[in-house]
Parts: sequence; structure tokens; C-alpha cells
Amino acid sequence: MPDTPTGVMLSVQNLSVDYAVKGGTTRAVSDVSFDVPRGGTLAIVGESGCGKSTIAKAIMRLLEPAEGRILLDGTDIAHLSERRLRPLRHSFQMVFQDPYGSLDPHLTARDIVAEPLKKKGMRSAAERATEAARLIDRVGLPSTALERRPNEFSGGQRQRIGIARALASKPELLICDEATSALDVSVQAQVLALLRELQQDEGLTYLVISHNLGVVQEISDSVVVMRRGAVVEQGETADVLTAPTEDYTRRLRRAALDPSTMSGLKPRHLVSSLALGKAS
Ligand SMILES: Nc1ncnc2c1ncn2[C@@H]1O[C@H](COP(=O)(O)OP(=O)(O)OP(=O)(O)O)[C@@H](O)[C@H]1O
Repeated sequence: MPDTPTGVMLSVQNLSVDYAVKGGTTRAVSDVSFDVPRGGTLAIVGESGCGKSTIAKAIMRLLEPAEGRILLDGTDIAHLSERRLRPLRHSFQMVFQDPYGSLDPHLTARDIVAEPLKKKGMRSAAERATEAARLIDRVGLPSTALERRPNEFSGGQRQRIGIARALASKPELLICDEATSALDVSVQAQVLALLRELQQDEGLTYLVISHNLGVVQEISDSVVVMRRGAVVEQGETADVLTAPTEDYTRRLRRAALDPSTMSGLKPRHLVSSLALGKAS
């Protein structure tokens, strides 16, 4: 389509998002632009309240932007009606921070993963069960997990179920909103390793929302640093994190290196070495 650069899966152009507040609106995100190449990973990082989740919600079209364009594989979805959006919905999926809150506690893992298959039009219950079993295996869980309910899993295992559910729609773009934030550092590393493996195998494109520079360094090719709803700095992750040009990024980096903040910026090899274990 017209002005999406070739090979770009997601192009966010001059995005602004408002929230309705008493007596008017407040601008939470202002004039944000970035491109995510197909098969690549872009991270959005910044302190609490800087607008990261608002951007994710706008791309998921849980919110309608005030201004700007959101080109998904060339189609501007910023203002599409729900009816016109519906056929595209499967292609962009989200993995949430709180895997417990986002999984229906009454359903088994099989039913949780099978639900989007039904929505997608897979009519046969037997086919859905087979595909759910394949996906549960794909995310590194044993087949005994299929019959269990969310409260019978650890946080890392629940996050794997959330990932399997997202994969069931066969998405092209996965938005991970603080997807590993609630997990211990070693479990976090395992989930990041799984996400990387899935990306290599399935050619997925990732938008990763995180306040944790360690996660950003571990998983992303490029990064957008945000503050108070606006972009402060953006570029290749290695460049931005090793030689930030902005004071704000330098402060984020210092905070991440300070053990008392627990943010955990770690050399890549160290996080990778933690990633060798299996599903926790
Ligand atoms: N429903 C809402 N109504 C009004 N203002 C909101 C609403 N949701 C978020 N905001 C405001 O928009 C700004 C951006 O919030 P957002 O949740 O996107 O930040 P964030 O960077 O994701 O923060 P965190 O890391 O804490 O989740 C904040 O100032 C927040 O207070």
C-alpha cells in the first residue's frame, strides 16, 4: 500500500491518543512514530505513566487514536469500524502482563487455547482439541497441562498458556505488554527464550512494551524511549542502550544498573545462560 516502507509489518505514524476526563480530554500519547520490520522486534521503554500501554491499546484498537495512522501490513486500522476490523483481528494479538488475570479461571488450558480456534471458524471440536494440544506442546508444556485450570500453574506456565492462546489465531504481530514483568528473573529468561524461538520458527513480528531495560536489551532490535507521552530517543537497541544521546535514557540506564531498583539490566550472555532451563 501507498507509504508503508517495504518489509514493514507495523508502521505507527504521528500517533496521538487522548483519554476523556472530567471537563474534556487529556493527551496521553503525542505524535509518536515508529516502524517495526516484518520478523523484527521493537521495544517501547519508559517509566510508569509515559504512555506505553496506551500505544499498545491503540494498536489493538481498544482505543481509537485522536490523530495519526496505524498501518498493519499496509492497511490503516486507526479508524476502521469494528466490522471492517474483525477480519484482521486474528493477525495482531496481545500477551498481557498478568497471565492469571487474563486467563478464564473456569476453563482448562485446552479450552483456553481452543477458544480462539472456534472464533476463527474451526468447527470440529476434535480438530480444535488436536490443535490446542499441538500449541500447548509448542510452548513447552506437557500434555497433562491440557486438563488443568489456570490456578494449577506457576506464573511462567500461565504465561506460556497466554502465548499459546495468542498463537492459536496465527498472528503476524504479537504485542507483549510487560509480558514477563510479573515473573522471577530466571523464569523471565525462559519465557524470553521461548518468544525468540517462536519468532525464528514462525517469522513473528514483536512489539514489546517494557519498563525493564534488561528485557529490552535481551529481545529487541530497535527501541523507542518514551517520556510523558512523547518519544525522547529511538534507534537500534545496541546503540541506544550503550551510547544514549538523551539524559533521560541515561537516567533509565543508571536506574537499571542500580541493584536496589531490581530492574536488572544484565549482559546478554548472562540472561541467555539463565534461559537454558525448561518451563517453570
Ligand atoms: N483511562 C484513562 N483515563 C485517563 N487517563 C489515563 C487512562 N489510562 C491511562 N491514563 C493516563 O495516560 C498516561 C499514560 O498511561 P499508560 O498506562 O499508557 O502508561 P504506561 O507507560 O503504560 O505506564 P505503566 O508502565 O505504569 O503501565 C498516564 O498519565 C495515565 O495516567
